[in-house]
Amino acid sequence: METSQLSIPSLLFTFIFLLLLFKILWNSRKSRAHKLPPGPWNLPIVGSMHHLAGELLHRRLHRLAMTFGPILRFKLGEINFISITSPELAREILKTHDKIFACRPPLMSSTYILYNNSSLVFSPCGKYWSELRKLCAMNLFTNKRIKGFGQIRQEASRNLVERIRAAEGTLPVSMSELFLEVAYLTIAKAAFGKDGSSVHQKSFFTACKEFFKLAGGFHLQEFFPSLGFLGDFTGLKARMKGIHKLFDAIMNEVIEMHQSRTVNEGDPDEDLLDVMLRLQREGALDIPLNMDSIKAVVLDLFLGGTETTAIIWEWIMTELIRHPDIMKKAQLEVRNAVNGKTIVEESDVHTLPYLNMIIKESLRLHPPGPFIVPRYCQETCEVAGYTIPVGYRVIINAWSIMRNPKSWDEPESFRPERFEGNPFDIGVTNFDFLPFGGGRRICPGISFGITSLTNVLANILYHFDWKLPEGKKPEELDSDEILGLSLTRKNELWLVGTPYK
Ligand code: HEM
Repeated sequence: METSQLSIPSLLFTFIFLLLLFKILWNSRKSRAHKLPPGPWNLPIVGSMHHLAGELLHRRLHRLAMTFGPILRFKLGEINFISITSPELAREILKTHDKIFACRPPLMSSTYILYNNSSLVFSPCGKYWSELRKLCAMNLFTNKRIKGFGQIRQEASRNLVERIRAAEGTLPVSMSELFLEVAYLTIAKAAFGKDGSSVHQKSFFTACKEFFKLAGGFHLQEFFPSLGFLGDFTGLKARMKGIHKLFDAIMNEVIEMHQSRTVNEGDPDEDLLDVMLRLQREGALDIPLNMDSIKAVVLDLFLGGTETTAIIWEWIMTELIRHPDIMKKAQLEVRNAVNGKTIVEESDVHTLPYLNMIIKESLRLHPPGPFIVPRYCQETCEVAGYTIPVGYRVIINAWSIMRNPKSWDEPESFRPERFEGNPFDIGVTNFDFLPFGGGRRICPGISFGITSLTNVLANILYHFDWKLPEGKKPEELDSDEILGLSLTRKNELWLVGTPYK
């Protein structure tokens, strides 16, 4: 009778518990030797999880910083984290010690979906990563190429305008859904070309959405890497491998299509996949660019450029609805620039300073990546008089930094005019304004993203007057957030667009 009470699962549980307890005691013995940053107290096994529950992580860490200061330490399961919430310390991490903190921590999604950490976003820094950065800077995101994608942006905007027009100025449309589709199609056409982007378009788009969900979700197994079997038990690993398989099969088809046609360097229909396949043939990089690397970089484009852009459009429209005077001013600027034409051309939207300020202010208040992308400490080092041991993950809370009252007047207000005179230039490393991160891992897609953002916004502001669905007042529009891979609106944004003129 007694032996039946000690079942195999309870023995296994006791064994795991003791194993983790031993590891915790061992690690805490070691950590006493360093002056570690302050932080909330930890429970065995779960670490600081109880301090972080009940509020979105960027907000909770922002508040904890008021107690512990701008550098604080916390623990989730087996993983140690450092949170940074001041521009001065962001400079230390992203500039002074840039090399030490330029690595990304290994994540399950990156291992199982992104070709065993072969993507640019998640590859550890080193020769492989720096060659991929070169590939971006010199081949994929040159000014000439981004300008060359003007046709794709125009088509995407035109399509969007038609979809909104179809609602005849009366029916509400889900801007959240439309924006995600536009962002996806822009990347798909730039990456795969017109024909390639239509191969299994729906499945690829669905897989991307599933990927955003999986990569951004809070998965307990990520915090207990020594218990790798958890991923098998919960089915998470299988889901990730399933998406990888789907992506891989579709990309194989698209690659085959590309290999069976001849496109020369500089041809107007040369897409980003063509460029990479050409560089592979020419052996132009200092690393062998194998097919897995190419596919992983293609996924980088979707991962880095789809959800981020769509979210910012959503937040911009949210803020403009809540601030009708700012909306009017932006529409006046666009309508003057377009000057009665039936379509908005890229050349019309180059100089829209007020719209540019609106984009910056929205990126400040609603950065799609509130923590930029986590970094990994490669070598024990000193920051602000504290030791950051090797292996700690560093998250820079850009959301909190861009609300720092020392840098920003009335930080919670939406005031595009604060950017008048351009004191915070996008892309220039400025540690008060970090929507695109900083240092050597700063976002390589800034120009691509900003040109898409501007084109679509100019079009929808030009062609429509905007309001909330019947009976809802601007001040009733919520700004509730949800934190996944990016910081999105919790509720879909439904708007009514009445055609202008
Ligand atoms: C509004 C749009 C965008 C925002 C707010 C944004 C933001 C960011 C941030 C915060 C990072 C992390 C930087 C760091 O660790 O310091 C990043 C990295 C990256 N972004 Fe973007 N991004 C945007 C658009 C794009 C686009 C359009 C692409 C490509 C088509 C792209 C591709 C990437 C890639 C490949 C990385 C990884 C760079 C590396 O690890 O070396 N992003 N982005």
